[in-house]
Amino acid sequence: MRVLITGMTGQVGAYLAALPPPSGISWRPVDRAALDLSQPETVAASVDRLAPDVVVNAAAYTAVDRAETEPDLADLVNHRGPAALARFCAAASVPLIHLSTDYVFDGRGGAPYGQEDAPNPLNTYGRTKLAGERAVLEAGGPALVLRTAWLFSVRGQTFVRTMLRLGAEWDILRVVADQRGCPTAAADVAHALHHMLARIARGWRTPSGVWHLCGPADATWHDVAEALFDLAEPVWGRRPAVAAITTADWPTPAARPLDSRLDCAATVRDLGIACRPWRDALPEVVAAILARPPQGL
Ligand SMILES: NC(=O)C1=CN([C@@H]2O[C@H](COP(=O)(O)OP(=O)(O)OC[C@H]3O[C@@H](n4cnc5c(N)ncnc54)[C@H](OP(=O)(O)O)[C@@H]3O)[C@@H](O)[C@H]2O)C=CC1
Ligand SMILES: Cc1cn([C@H]2C[C@H](O)[C@@H](COP(=O)(O)OP(=O)(O)O[C@H]3O[C@@H](C)C(=O)[C@@H](O)[C@H]3O)O2)c(=O)[nH]c1=O
Ligand SMILES: [Mg+2]
Repeated sequence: MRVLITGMTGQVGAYLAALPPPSGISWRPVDRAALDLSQPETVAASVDRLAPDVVVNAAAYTAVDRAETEPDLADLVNHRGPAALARFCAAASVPLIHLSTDYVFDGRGGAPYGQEDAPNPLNTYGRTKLAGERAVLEAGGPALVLRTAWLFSVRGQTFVRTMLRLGAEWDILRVVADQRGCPTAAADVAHALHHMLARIARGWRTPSGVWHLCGPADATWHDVAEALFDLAEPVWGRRPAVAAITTADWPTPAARPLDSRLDCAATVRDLGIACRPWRDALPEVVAAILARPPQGL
């Protein structure tokens, strides 16, 4: 069984492609040169050439603030391209696992979001990801949308890496303490995908629909920064202070949900996959990042 993995240079895609494939499976990781989601009209021919039995779409336009000034490109990569991919997969009865985000919600629900709760994205990234989810499901094939959140790993332009870069330089950082979400190790998402793919290879029929998969513990960005510097202190021999600020104190081009916690109970129950609490997963990632030379950050 050939598994096409898009986004092979991204956090989730790279981690998945680096895992030994389950028995009976071979990986076909592709970069944007082999399959460019920003050119939807080329997608079917590109995928056809790769002849996959299953597709994992881990590629996306993930620059949340930049998306506000590049909405068309974000829409192509997160919506139109995945729509073309899903149409191809539906026509060929190829199962598609498509990743999405907590940023499809407005964060005003006051409780962790279930997969049936109504989305209402606040920014362009979230809107394009929601349009992508809907297009993937509307294509009508066997398709599973997996929403995750606040991913961190040794790769990527993520909050964790940004903080470690800034913390190495500054003695005090100001970080928002009123945005709450569920930080998630990209490695855990990759392991969950691996588990599902192994089941698909054994004949499991993927349950189509939307599922939530993130770490079970929530945090604010301020909590994450404090935890990062606790871990970095023994390596650096110093510890930057983290001032708690509000979202209003840190204006950004894209609005972000204040409380985008996801409820993963149905996913654990029905799919048998889960992620670790972020505090359990963070130390190995911080150690790996700090072991690299500074320019690697
Ligand atoms: N990062 C996060 O915190 C979160 C991410 N998600 C979702 O999880 C999924 C994986 O995210 P993550 O691993 O962080 O992604 P990354 O941002 O780490 O990587 C994105 C990947 O998409 C590729 N890509 C970008 N544009 C195109 C294109 N036009 N055609 C083909 N490939 C393209 C990139 O390639 P290149 O290297 O060439 O740019 C890269 O491989 C995405 O669906 C994302 O929306 C959900 C919640 C949180
Ligand atoms: C650098 C910095 C950021 N911030 C704030 C800005 C913002 O409100 C918050 C988070 O910043 P980031 O831009 O790093 O995180 P952001 O790009 O919003 O992360 C999101 O990425 C996408 C792809 C997702 O799908 C989401 O689940 C989520 O992980 O932290 C500070 O308060 N202080 C700082 O020094
Ligand atoms: Mg970002």
